[in-house]
Amino acid sequence: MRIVILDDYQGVARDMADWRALEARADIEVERRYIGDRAAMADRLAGVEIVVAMRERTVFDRDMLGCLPDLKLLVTTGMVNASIDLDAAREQGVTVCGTSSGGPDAAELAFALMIALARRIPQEDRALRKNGAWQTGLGMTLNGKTLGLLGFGKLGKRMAGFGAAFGMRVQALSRSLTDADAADHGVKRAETLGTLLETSDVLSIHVPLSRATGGLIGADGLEQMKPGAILVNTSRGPIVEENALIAALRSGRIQAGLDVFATEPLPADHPFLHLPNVLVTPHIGYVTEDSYRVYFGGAVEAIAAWLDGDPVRVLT
Ligand SMILES: NC(=O)C1=CN([C@@H]2O[C@H](COP(=O)(O)OP(=O)(O)OC[C@H]3O[C@@H](n4cnc5c(N)ncnc54)[C@H](OP(=O)(O)O)[C@@H]3O)[C@@H](O)[C@H]2O)C=CC1
Ligand SMILES: O=C(O)C(=O)CO
Repeated sequence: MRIVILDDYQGVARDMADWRALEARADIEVERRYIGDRAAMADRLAGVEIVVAMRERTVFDRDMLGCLPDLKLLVTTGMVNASIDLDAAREQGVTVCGTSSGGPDAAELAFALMIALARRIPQEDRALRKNGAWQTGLGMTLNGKTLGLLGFGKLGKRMAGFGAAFGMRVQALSRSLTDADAADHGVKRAETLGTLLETSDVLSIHVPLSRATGGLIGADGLEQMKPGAILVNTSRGPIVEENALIAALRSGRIQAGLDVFATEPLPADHPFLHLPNVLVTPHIGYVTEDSYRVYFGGAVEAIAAWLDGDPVRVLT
């Protein structure tokens, strides 16, 4: 039996959980490289029975699954993975199961991106290191400013708490959010996306990518944002039209903190990497020691249970 753990870029999976019980029953291989090429991925997984896949990094669609006739168990971290064709897996007899979620870490990152841009931390750090420049611009005080949340689920609510602690006025837009729910959470319900964009000093995106949210913020929406406003996207790149965002950033009207992109990993020559008013992180919203312990601990438990014929948490 062969187990391959994909996407362990930091090489930490083996330290994060107790794999000893599985070592006696299977060869455990760790893949630290990002394998973007589908043919290379199919080659890498040829003859492998169990794969641990980190979130949505690798696309296991019908074609890819068809290239992996030996695959029996696919364990993904968390309980949602839009990159796996669950019907195709079921038809092929592949069990797809998940682990507990790592927690609301992505809200901490979103808030960090906001603070860093508001207080010009990356700009001042770069200028100081480059030529010793001492104070190159003016930051924005967050106390008293308006934080707009697009999406008010687990992460949106967590952000609302952080915003309130910083003395920000918080408003949110979510399809099922009522005025009463909003008031219960100490936030104001925004009536429309337009209002949210026009009246927020910081807009943080916390909706999932779906048919309804792909391209939800385009050139017109970006134009509606306040001059100097900060856009934070830790959700999914395609929710904001990338070309429109690049144009808005080039114009200098807004700033952006981005953890997610239309293409990941971000290509080396991408315009975001050359714009001074953009702070980028490599999709690290959930990349913490604490989350990884939950993920890899859960993966070991799932594999052991499956090998023993016990129930596993199947993705539906
Ligand atoms: N960067 C990273 O590493 C991570 C990123 N994420 C991203 O963050 C996203 C949010 O996570 P989380 O808060 O846990 O998700 P939740 O499912 O808890 O919340 C999503 C919210 O979005 C709202 N929503 C969905 N569709 C729309 C729409 N069309 N218009 C307005 N609101 C909408 C939902 O409410 P309603 O149905 O009422 O509209 C809900 O309030 C995830 O989908 C994922 O993309 C998550 C974890 C880590
Ligand atoms: O959990 C998520 O949705 C993530 O973005 C982590 O990949």
